[in-house]
Amino acid sequence: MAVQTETTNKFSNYINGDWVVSDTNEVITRTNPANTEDVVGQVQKSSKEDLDKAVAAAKAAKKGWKNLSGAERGQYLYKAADILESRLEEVAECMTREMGKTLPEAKGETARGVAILRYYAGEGMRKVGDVIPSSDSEALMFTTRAPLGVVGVITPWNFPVAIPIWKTAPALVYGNTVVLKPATEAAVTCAKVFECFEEAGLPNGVVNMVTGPGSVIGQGIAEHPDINGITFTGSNTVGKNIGQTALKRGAKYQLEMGGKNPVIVAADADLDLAVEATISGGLRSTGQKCTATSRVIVQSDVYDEFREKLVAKVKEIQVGDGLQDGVWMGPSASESQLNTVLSYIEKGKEEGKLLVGGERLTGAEYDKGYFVAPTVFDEIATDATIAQEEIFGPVLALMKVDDLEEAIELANDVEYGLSASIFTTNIQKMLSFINDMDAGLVRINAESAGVELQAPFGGMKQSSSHSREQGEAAKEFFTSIKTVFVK
Ligand SMILES: NC(=O)C1=CN([C@@H]2O[C@H](COP(=O)(O)OP(=O)(O)OC[C@H]3O[C@@H](n4cnc5c(N)ncnc54)[C@H](O)[C@@H]3O)[C@@H](O)[C@H]2O)C=CC1
Ligand SMILES: O=C(O)CCC(=O)C(=O)O
Repeated sequence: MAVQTETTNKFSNYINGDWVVSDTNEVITRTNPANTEDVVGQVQKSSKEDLDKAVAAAKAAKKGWKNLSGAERGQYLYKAADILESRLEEVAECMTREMGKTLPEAKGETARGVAILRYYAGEGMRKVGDVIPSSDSEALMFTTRAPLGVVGVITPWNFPVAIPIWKTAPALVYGNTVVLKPATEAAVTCAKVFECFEEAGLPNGVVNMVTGPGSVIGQGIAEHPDINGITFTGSNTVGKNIGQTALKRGAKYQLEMGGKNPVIVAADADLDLAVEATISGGLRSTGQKCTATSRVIVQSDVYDEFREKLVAKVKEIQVGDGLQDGVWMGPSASESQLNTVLSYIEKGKEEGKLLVGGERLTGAEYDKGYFVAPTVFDEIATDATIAQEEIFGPVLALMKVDDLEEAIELANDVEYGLSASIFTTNIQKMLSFINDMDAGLVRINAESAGVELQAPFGGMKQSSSHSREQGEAAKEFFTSIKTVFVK
């Protein structure tokens, strides 16, 4: 295993089975968003030439990897899962230090990474096609699946282990080779995941990781003629640009982007449950999930009571360094993310009434980090900026409605359609919500976040490229169907 990480905390690119420094000889220093004096590590500030080497390695490894059986490919994923599991504490702690989510959340996410690896390892032994009756009685017709070839994976910083794995594991098990570019804000943690792939003994070139600026390495992946498919999670602006670039050169692409997810609280809801789920869905991970709740649409009959309960609970939230016991919410992941959140909070103060929070936290515990108070706004109209744009921070906007019809209308009144939840005990309301809500993930009496690895995940409207990832749905992106006719 690479000793580089333990001794120097300097992480190289992983190319063709080797840890190699960039031709640029430049590194990016990663610091802890809870305490910027804590250096987490350094990663390579790579160039297009580094990317070219990784793509060449992935291309050369393509044939040998594809020719293994699915079960053989799956064995490597089982090994990687066992190795990651044995390093769970260390990887989780690194994640907390690198992007701020609390240690229990980081451990949960790392365990989820292990489970995803095992799920896709098993996928290597499942069916890949169907027999379809031919109109010719002497012929056999069936479908099988072919890998795309080299897949470019571009990942964000909010799930540093789970997202790289939920894209890489299916890519590999269905026979593709991979070049991954992690978000710089999560690159040290991602390098540790790649150490697990290395130790699992994947053949050289099958998985590669190149760190560096999105405008160079990410854009380079989108443009590269030898990359056959691109899977991306991140912002809408970058995602759409990747989609257009890929389309121009005929590459397959898959984009998972923003959300502006509502929770509806009906008059008959269990209010304590709804409060708990609104807080968990909206504020865990400091609101930095594409599935985070950000609009809270409450029926007028229970509006005051719900608001009172919500504000009381939000005031109890303990914010701090996610490594410390008892801390429930960590910092924003980066200075730029903090500034974005603070600017939306200022906007919210113009657009509605601030109920709680609304500021950057200061004081000995907070001054070296990017801490913002969990924030709730009241009296927010549906056309307000903070009701329309993705904030990616711990900010909730309350909106009052008279009935369910109006609630669903408001819930749908955004350009996104990723996830949505409702709290109600009335079956008819549940069914209306399921039918009428334009979202890829609809959840009843459960928070808007929380994706299960074995189920399809993706959004409607502007939230995705209308594809789905995870579960069996991943097969649709990472393979092409081949129809075979034999006579
Ligand atoms: N859907 C989600 O889960 C995520 C949504 N976001 C949203 O995006 C906002 C900004 O966050 P960022 O980190 O700046 O997201 P981003 O979209 O810039 O970054 C996501 C990934 O794309 C890469 N990238 C950046 N520029 C690129 C380019 N020109 N070509 C190809 N790849 C490129 C980044 O290096 C990173 O690996 C957040 O405030 C949030 O609203 C961010 C991260 C995840
Ligand atoms: O809610 C989750 O567990 C997943 C969220 C997600 O995919 C994201 O924020 O990018």
